[in-house]
Amino acid sequence: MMERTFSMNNVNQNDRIRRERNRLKKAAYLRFITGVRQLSTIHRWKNVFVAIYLLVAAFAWAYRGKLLVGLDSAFSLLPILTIAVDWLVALFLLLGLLCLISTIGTPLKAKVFQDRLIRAGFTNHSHEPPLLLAKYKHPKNPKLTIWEFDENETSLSIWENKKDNIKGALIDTIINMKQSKNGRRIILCTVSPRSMLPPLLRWQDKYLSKESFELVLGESLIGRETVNLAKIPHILLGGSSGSGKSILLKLLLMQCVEMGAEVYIADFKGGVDFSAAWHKKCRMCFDESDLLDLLTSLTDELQRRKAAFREAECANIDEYNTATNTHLKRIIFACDEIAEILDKTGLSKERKELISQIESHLSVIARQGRAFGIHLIIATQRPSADILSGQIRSNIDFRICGRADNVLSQIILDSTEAAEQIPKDAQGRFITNTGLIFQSYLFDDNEVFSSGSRAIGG
Ligand SMILES: Nc1ncnc2c1ncn2[C@@H]1O[C@H](COP(=O)(O)OP(=O)(O)OP(=O)(O)O)[C@@H](O)[C@H]1O
Repeated sequence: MMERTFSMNNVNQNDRIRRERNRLKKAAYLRFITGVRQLSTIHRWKNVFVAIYLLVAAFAWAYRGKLLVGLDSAFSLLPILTIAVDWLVALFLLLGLLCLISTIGTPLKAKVFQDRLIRAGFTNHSHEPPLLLAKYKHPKNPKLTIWEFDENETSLSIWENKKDNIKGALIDTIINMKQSKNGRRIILCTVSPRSMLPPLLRWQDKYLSKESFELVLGESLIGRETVNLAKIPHILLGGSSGSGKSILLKLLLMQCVEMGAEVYIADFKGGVDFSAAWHKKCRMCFDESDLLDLLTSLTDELQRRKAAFREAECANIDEYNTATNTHLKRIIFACDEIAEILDKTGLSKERKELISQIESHLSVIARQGRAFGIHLIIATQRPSADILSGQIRSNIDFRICGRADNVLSQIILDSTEAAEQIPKDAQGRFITNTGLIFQSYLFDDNEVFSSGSRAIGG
C-alpha cells in the first residue's frame, strides 16, 4: 500500500516537473518572440540596446585572440584550441543576443502581476497564470495602458467573465479586451482609476462629424464616443431622473436634423421637453392616436422602400441613393420616455389594443429599419422589464445607460455595470453596453436654436 502511494507520488512529481519544464520552455519562446516584436513594432527605441550589444560583441570577437594569451606557448601546436575558442566565443555572443532580446520581451514586474493573478484566482486548468508578454502606454493616448498576455488555454469569454478578478490584480480599470488576430494573445486596454473624465464638457459645433450619420455623444478616456446609424441603426438610452438622458437625446437629434434626416418626436409631456424651435424642425406627436397614425405611415414607408430597393436590387439606403441618384432621407423616430407610451397598466381594453398596435409598429421598425434608413432613438428611466418588449430591445444594438439602479441597468445593458460604475451624483456620465464609460457633451438647445448663425436642418 505504502509502496503504491510512494509510486503515485513519484508519478505526480514527475508530471509536475514535466509540466513546469514545458511551461518554462514555452515562456522562454514567448519572451523571445515578444522581444522581437517589441524591437520591430512596439518599442523600436530599444534597438539601441541591441546596437550597443552588437558593438561590444564585435569588439569581443575582434579581440578573442587575447583569450589565448599566456596559453600560446603551451598550446601553440594545437590549432584546434583556436577553433574551439572561436566557436565558444561565437556561441557565447549568440546566447547573449538571445538573452538580451528575451529580456527586452519581459515587462517590468511581470512576475508580480502574474502572482497577483494567481491570488485573484485567474489561472487555467493547470493552475498557471497567463504570462504577461508586454505592457506599454497606448501610442495615441498615454492615459491608457496596453497589456498583452498569452491566451493561456483560456477563451476570451472566460477572460471577460473574470474581468473583475483581473481588474483587481492589475489595479486598473479594464476598458477593452480583445484577442490578437492569430488568437494567441489577449490584449487588454486599461486606465488607472486615478484618470478621471471631466465632469462637464460643452458641445461645440466643430465636433459635428463629417461622416454621414455618425453621431457624436461625448468623450471617453480613449477618445470621442460616436455611433454611426448606417452601421448601428437604433439607440436605447436609459438612466434615472436627472442623469442627463434628455440632453443627450436632444444632442443626437440635433445632429440628425443637421445631417438632413426627417425627425419625428413623440413627446407625451405636453410639449414641455421640446421647445417651440424643435417643433419647427421636427414633426412632433403629442397623443396616442396621432402616434399610431405616424408609426403606421412610417411602417408603410418602410414597405414602400423595401419594394423600391428590391426593384433596384439595392441592399440599403446608401446603395439605393447612389444607384438611382435620388435622395431618400433617413427617418428618425425618437421618444424621451418610451414607458409613457407603452405602459398598459390600468388601461381600458381599447387603449391596450391601441398600445399593442403602436408596439407592433415599433417592433417592425426595430427589426427591419436598418437597411431602409428608419431608426429608433428611445429613452427610458422606468425600471420595468415588461414595458419594452423583447422584440424591440433585442433589436437595439447600441444601448447606453446613465446613473441607474441595478434593475434599470440590467434592463438597458443586461448587466448591473451602470449601477456599479456611474457615480450616484453624475450628470451626463454614461456607460455603453460594451462597457465604455463616457461623458456626454452638455448641449443647450436654446442657445443653438436661438443663434441666428446656425440654421438647423433645411
Ligand atoms: N452632459 C452633461 N454634462 C453636465 N451636466 C449635465 C449633462 N447633461 C445633463 N446635465 C445636467 O443634468 C440635468 C438633468 O439633465 P436631463 O434633463 O437631461 O436629465 P434626464 O435624465 O432627462 O432627467 P428627467 O428624466 O427627469 O428629465 C441638466 O439640467 C443639467 O444640469
